[in-house]
Amino acid sequence: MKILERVMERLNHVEFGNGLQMFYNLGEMGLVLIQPADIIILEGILILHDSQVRDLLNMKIFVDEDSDVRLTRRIQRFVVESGRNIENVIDQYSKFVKPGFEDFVLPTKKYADIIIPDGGDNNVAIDLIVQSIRTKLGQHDLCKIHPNLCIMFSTFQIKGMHTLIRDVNATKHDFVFYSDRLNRLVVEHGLGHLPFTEKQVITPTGSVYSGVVFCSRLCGVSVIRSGESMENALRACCKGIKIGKILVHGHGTKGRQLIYEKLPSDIASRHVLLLDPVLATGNSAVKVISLLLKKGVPESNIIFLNLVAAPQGINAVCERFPMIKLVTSEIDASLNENSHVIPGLGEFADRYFATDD
Ligand SMILES: O=P(O)(O)OC[C@H]1O[C@H](OP(=O)(O)OP(=O)(O)O)[C@H](O)[C@@H]1O
Repeated sequence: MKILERVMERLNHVEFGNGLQMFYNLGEMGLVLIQPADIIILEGILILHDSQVRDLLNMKIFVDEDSDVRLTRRIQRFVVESGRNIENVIDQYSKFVKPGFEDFVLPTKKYADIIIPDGGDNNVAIDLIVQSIRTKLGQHDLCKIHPNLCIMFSTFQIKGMHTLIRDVNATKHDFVFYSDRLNRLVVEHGLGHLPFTEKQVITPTGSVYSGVVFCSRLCGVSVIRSGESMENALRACCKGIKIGKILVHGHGTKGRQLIYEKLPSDIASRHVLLLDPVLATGNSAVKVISLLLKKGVPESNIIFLNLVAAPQGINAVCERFPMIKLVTSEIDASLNENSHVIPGLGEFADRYFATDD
């Protein structure tokens, strides 16, 4: 199990695009070369036993099989194919294999995301798993490891708007206009992650329409200053929404410090749409989300809305807060030596509020 943990840890810290090759001494199997791969399948009867290994798995599957089938398979393997004595095989099964299964393997079933009855013959379950893996493979690399990260589907309109706001020669008017358009799309997308309840209404034709009702206990929180640029988009989508504000500031050894906060007094009972168009190192976001949690907001009630995110910030936020939802419009390549997003769009607030002259 220790070897497995070490393999998993190293695989988990592979830098994107670099891949990883390593040799491990796995007992009788000798040295095994593990090549970089999008999907790594770990298989074994005790694979879900250790919590540290479980935490590293993106999908946990328990393949269930009837106890009669398990016994029949042993008889087939050891008696029919290997010519061992049947009494001996049944004795070993009832004294060691069955109790071992019940004591150590069966209790790990509760950790599985998916339980497949009927083992390898269950084609419906296998198709669903294959479909889910195909979907993951089509996603951005970061989405494969952070289920709480959501990237807006890109269109040429969205790409065009990003091109305009990222252009150093964009006019102030264009920067504000296209940032507003993108903000509105991100807000609409983020609202789609809120819970809803079903509702039927009667249409003017006298027919029944089966629909949903929006979640109403909402509020926004903008991170001063850039986040304030997203407030209009939020107000345009959510009539009369309360919007709190948080200011964090500072760099260096002390990191980001909380300077100011004004939040709705009942924020703990609301879903929070956190507004900040730029996610760089993630230091500000971590500080702000920690404050919201301290105020009693459940992590799963926070949706972080963002225009441009660096992988470093995404990793910092998604790993620390696996229950929040991070919705972004584009993921950029990296950070430069000044911790600015690259290619990025410069100082967002200065460009949006025209304070960069
Ligand atoms: O992920 P981080 O490394 O913490 O950086 C991201 C923060 O930086 C930007 O704000 P900035 O501090 O420039 O303030 P401003 O909005 O007033 O310009 C941005 O709006 C985030 O709040």
